[in-house]
Amino acid sequence: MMLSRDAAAQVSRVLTEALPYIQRFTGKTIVIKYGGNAMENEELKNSFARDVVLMKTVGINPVVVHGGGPQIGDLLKRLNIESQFIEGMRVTDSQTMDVVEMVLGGQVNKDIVNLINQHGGSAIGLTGKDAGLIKARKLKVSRHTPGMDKPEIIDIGHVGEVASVNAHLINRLVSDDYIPVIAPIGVGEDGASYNINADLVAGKVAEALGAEKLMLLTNIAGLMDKEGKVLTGLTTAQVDALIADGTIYGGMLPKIRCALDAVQGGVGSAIIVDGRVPNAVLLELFTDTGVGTLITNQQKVR
Ligand SMILES: Nc1ncnc2c1ncn2[C@@H]1O[C@H](COP(=O)(O)OP(=O)(O)O)[C@@H](O)[C@H]1O
Ligand SMILES: CC(=O)N[C@@H](CCC(=O)OP(=O)(O)O)C(=O)O
Repeated sequence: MMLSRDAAAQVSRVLTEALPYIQRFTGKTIVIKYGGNAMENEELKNSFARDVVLMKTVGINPVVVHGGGPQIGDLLKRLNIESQFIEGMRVTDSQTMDVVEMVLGGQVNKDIVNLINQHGGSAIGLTGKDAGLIKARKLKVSRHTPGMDKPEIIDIGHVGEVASVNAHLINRLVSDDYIPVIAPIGVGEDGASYNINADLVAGKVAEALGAEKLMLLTNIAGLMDKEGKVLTGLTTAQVDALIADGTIYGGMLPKIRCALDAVQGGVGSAIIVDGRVPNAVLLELFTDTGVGTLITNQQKVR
């Protein structure tokens, strides 16, 4: 079926208006950390998938890294396995690791792949184990306890950090017009599985690809101060102060740290995006105001 004359004229008007913005990102890679509400609510899921497919169709290259903390939590609960977080990271024993791998690599990854493909894209799902995509090493977490002069090193089990990313594999898939969808599971030298915070994986993938943007979709308006005002254009020193005084805590810690690392590692900009807003990805790409907290190496304020 073809478009009506009116519809075609409307498409032409919109595309003409959008063209300079589209051209700004044509051929560029945008890494999107997909998680939170945008992954659970049907309307937001569909608007996310449409945005990603539209980006790819106009020549922008999305690479998706997904979370799935709540989905892991649900299954652990059904299995009566206790779960605890330290510094925003899930303490992961062997039993928990099995669940993490099943939920992220099986259920969540394939749901997203299917969602994008149902909207006309060609998504391909991978975990860090596929072709050694994400090599990992054990993460050492240090915690400052009041009254102790030295930070203590805490063992939180099979939790990893990214040692390397096989950018060649992702670039091959992207140039063949696939949309890579990556689950945040890493593989150690010895073949062991590691549970890695999805924000950290997204940051390292963005760095390895020299991405133009890193978008971290979440369930909150952005990075906020103690009064709930959304902050943007922060310097590294300001962020450090906000961590020290407890304004940034929990799940926001890995998010902010990886955003800072990414821009220092050459990514154009990192944005904490309000994933509760429909079409958040396109709004962030094509509007001046965006939908969250922008972090750049030049500390530009928008
Ligand atoms: N300064 C802050 N501004 C906004 N959110 C913060 C801040 N400090 C901590 N948080 C918490 O971090 C959460 C986001 O992290 P998380 O729940 O892990 O997100 P996601 O699941 O999207 O990765 C927010 O919902 C909020 O509870
Ligand atoms: C080590 C660690 O905490 N890993 C995370 C991996 C998933 C994730 O990061 O999901 P969200 O982005 O939805 O939080 C976890 O086990 O929950």
